[in-house]
Amino acid sequence: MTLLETIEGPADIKHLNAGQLADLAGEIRHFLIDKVLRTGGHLGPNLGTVELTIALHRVFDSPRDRILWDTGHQAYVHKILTGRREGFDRLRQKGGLSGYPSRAESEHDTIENSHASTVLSYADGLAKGFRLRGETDRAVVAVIGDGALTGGMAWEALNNISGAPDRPVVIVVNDNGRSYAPTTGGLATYLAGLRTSPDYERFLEWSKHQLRQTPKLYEALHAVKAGLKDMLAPQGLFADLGLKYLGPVDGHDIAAVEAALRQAAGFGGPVVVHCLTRKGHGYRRAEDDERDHHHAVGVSDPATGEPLGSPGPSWTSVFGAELVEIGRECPEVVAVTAAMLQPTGLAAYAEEFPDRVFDVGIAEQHAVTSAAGLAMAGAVPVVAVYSTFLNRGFDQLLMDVAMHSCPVVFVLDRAGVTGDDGASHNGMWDLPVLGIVPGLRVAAPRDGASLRGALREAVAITEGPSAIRFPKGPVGPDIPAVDQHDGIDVLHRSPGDDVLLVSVGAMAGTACAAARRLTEEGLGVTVVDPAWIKPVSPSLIKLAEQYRLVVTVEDGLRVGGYGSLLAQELRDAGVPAPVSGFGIPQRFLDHGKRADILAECGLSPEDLARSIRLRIAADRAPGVRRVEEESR
Ligand SMILES: Cc1ncc(C[n+]2csc(CCOP(=O)(O)OP(=O)(O)O)c2C)c(N)n1
Ligand SMILES: CC(=O)[C@@H](O)[C@H](O)COP(=O)(O)O
Ligand SMILES: [Mg+2]
Repeated sequence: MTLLETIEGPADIKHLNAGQLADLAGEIRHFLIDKVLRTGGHLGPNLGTVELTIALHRVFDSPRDRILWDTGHQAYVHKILTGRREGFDRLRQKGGLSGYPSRAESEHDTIENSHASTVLSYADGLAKGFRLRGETDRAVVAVIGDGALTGGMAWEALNNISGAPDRPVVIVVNDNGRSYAPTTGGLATYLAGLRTSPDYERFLEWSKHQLRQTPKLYEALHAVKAGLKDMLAPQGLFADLGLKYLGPVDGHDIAAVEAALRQAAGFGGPVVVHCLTRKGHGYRRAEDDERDHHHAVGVSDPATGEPLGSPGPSWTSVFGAELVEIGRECPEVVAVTAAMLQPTGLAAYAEEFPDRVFDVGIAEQHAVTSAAGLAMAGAVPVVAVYSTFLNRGFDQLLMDVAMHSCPVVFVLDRAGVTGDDGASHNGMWDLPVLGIVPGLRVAAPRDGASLRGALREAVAITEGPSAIRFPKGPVGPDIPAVDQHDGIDVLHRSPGDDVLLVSVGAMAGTACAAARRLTEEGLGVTVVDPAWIKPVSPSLIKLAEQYRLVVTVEDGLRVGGYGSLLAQELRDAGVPAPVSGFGIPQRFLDHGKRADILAECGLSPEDLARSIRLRIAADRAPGVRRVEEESR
């Protein structure tokens, strides 16, 4: 039996000696590489938190003490040490272990939201709550990455935490110098300065080497070192805020991290423990991966680490390639990313136009409003962001971009169900959110060709903002129109006026498959793809007059989605046809594969056809009068 197999909870590691801890760290690292390569997941970030997490669970008493993880993608070791080792064979799979903390899984977990930069706010709130309950012996420990620390929320929280010098919060900065790519901005430079002060670095090495034999003395001098650091590597930023600063500490040295955490735990006020870690540490392929140190890997060969199966061009790659072509033709086009240059497809653009790409850090609010500023200066900004993360910049979209009619183009990748990363990563909120923004035009391309076309149209819009949304994964083959009706692509047509099926974006394949089923049953179905779904085209409204039932299908929230928008427009235009909207139900969706989740939401071709069939039958049943018919 391996040492790891004896660990069922944090209590099992508190008595281990230094040699056993080193063995345990090695076994965990081997376990992560083997398991995560098979399932896919955040291998690099978790290889970077092995020793840090062991130290955290030796110093603090979870779950009474709360250990909180920002974003949560780096909490696999936390899960392993809190009794969930067995679940890793089904990591991020339906019914299996979530890739993020999950309260349903464990009392040791708190934050399930995978949106970055929230942890310090949770910590501030928990510390206040424990204080109010008189539970001042409960530690609140927040682990935040250097990337997440570039998010505005983190500084809102730091302002509050530092405003209460007698309310303890242990802030562990997990500093590996990267988000996906190297962290950007002045803060990153500042942290790098703390990391790389040559005098301090030499002293750190000397003190660690000389004093390791006498840990007690090491711990004592560790405190002295903090003073020495002010001289050698002043870390005024945190200290000036009233935050005690401990570090930088080698985040892969369990004893060093423990010493710093114990000192922090006894401080009695807010304290920063600055840990230096390496993303991908201990796995050569990840260490050598300059792109993102295996931030997130797909299913790979555990023996070689090679990704298995390349599903062909992705929506992201089609966008990225077309933007480069546009950039060559239009020098005004610039791109903005919130620390996700590669994942949003902007790497090629940055390669060719380094001065026309801005990585603002994990700061979507700033990304949006700075894009408004760029537009006001005559640029054509393309803000590339995952759909779910645009939630962060809604007020900026509404008030800074749309209200000023700035021609900003929002390219929303991962729109609709994404699946693997759980409830907070699905891009299912954008259509209801975008639907209420005055003057914002929205496109939902059905394939690569229409994505390229929509992007070209969007960058040419001068009177206001636009958004283009598409899902995660392979783009698949183009879906040709079989006809055009007044500028609207017709994708399927069978004789009769039973159903006008309006397909949104990538649901075109599903809509056509459902239409073929219904046609075989003798129903007259026409499938159309409006491409630009907002504002609703007058041609579509006129076309709807010819049908008994209008159906919409979208990979987005049903409530407030495109179906609601079209129904409203048809009512306003006096079109009597009832509208049946099919989309994602209003609930937080558990993790799983995109196709499976869409099917669970009733959005498979079979289920869509069945639902439409039932609706038609209900409308035709004798004695069943539709409200709309009475009003005819
Ligand atoms: C609001 C928000 N924007 C973007 C992301 C995508 N994202 C996930 S992890 C990550 C990088 C996080 O960097 P850091 O906090 O340093 O953690 P590390 O991966 O280095 O451990 C990003 C940008 C996110 N989760 N939340
Ligand atoms: C936590 C994190 O990194 C997320 O942004 C997520 O992993 C993105 O995953 P995909 O890029 O595979 O959609
Ligand atoms: Mg980082």
